[in-house]
Amino acid sequence: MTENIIDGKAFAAGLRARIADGVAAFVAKAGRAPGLAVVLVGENPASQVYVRAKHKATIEAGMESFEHRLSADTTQAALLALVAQLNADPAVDGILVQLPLPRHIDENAVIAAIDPDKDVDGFHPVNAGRLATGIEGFVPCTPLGCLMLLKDRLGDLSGLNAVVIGRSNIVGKPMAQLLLAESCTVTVAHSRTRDLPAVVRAADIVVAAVGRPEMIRGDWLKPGAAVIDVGINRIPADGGKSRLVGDVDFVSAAAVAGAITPVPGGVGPMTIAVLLRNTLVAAHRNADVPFEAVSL
Ligand SMILES: Nc1nc2c(c(=O)[nH]1)N[C@@H](CN(C=O)c1ccc(C(=O)N[C@@H](CCC(=O)O)C(=O)O)cc1)CN2
Repeated sequence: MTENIIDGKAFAAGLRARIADGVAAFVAKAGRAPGLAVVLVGENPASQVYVRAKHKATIEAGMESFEHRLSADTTQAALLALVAQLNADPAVDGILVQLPLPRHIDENAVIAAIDPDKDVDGFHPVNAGRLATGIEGFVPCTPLGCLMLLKDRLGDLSGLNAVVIGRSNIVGKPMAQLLLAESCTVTVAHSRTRDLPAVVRAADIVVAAVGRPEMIRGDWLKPGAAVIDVGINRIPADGGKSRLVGDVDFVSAAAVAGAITPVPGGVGPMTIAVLLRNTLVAAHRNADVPFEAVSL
C-alpha cells in the first residue's frame, strides 16, 4: 500500500517552485531580492548539512543567501553582536541561527536578540505569543510544514482529535497551537503521559515529535489515522553503517494509517521549503509590498 504515503519531498519541491515565482514577482516590484542570513556556530555534522541545504535552496529560489560560519568557541557576546548587525542590515529580511548551539551559549538569549520581524524561524517569544493569540507573525517551519501536509491530504481538520507527542518549543507546542487554530481537539502528550498507546488510539491525527526511534507502533493507532512523523533519528544498521528512522515504526504504522509521512522524505524537506516561504513573507513586510499569497 503506497497511496497512503505522504510524499513530503514532492510537496516541498512544488512549494519551492511556487516560492521561486513569488520571489521573481517580488524582485519586479521591490527592485531587490529577499535576503536570508543563516548563522552556524561550530561543526555539528548534521547542522552543516542542513545549513548547506538552506544555502542551496535559497539561491535556487532566487533569494540572496548570507552565510555566517563561526567557530565552536565563539563567545555568546560575539554571536549577539552578529545578530545585532544582521537586525540592522536592510538587505537581510530573515535571520536564522542554526540549532543546537554549543553548550556555552544560551539559546534563549540568542533567539530573544533576533528582531521578531526578521525571525523567520518563528522561535522568538513575540512570535510564539502571536501564534498563541492568533496574531499574524512567523510560525516555526517544521510544524507549519506538517500542517500544510495534513491540510493537503485531509482538507478541513475541524473537529478531529489530534495528539501531538512532544512538547518542545520548536515543534510540539507550536504544532498544538496550529491544530487548535484549525479547530482540532488537541492533546499534547509527553514523557509523563499515562497510557500513551490509549491516548494515541483515540486520535485521528498523530504528530510524533518525541525524538525516540520507532517508538509509536501500528497497534497504537486508530485505523485510518493520519500520522506525521517529525523524528529524525540515526540508528545503527548492518555492515557498521547507520540509517535514518523516525519516531514512528513505519512498517507497522503504514499498515494501519490512512496517511503517513516517511522518514526520510516526509516532514524534513518541508522545513526548508517553509523557511523560504517565511523569508518571502518577511521581505514583503520589510519592503512594504503587499503579499499576494503564493498558494501555500
Ligand atoms: N534554527 C533552526 N535549527 C533547527 C531547525 C530549524 O527549523 N531551525 N530544525 C532542525 C534541523 N533542520 C533544519 O534546520 C532540518 C532537519 C531535517 C531536514 C531534512 O530535510 N531531512 C531529511 C533527511 C536529511 C538527512 O539525511 O539527514 C528528511 O527528513 O528527508 C531539513 C532541515 C534542527 N535545527
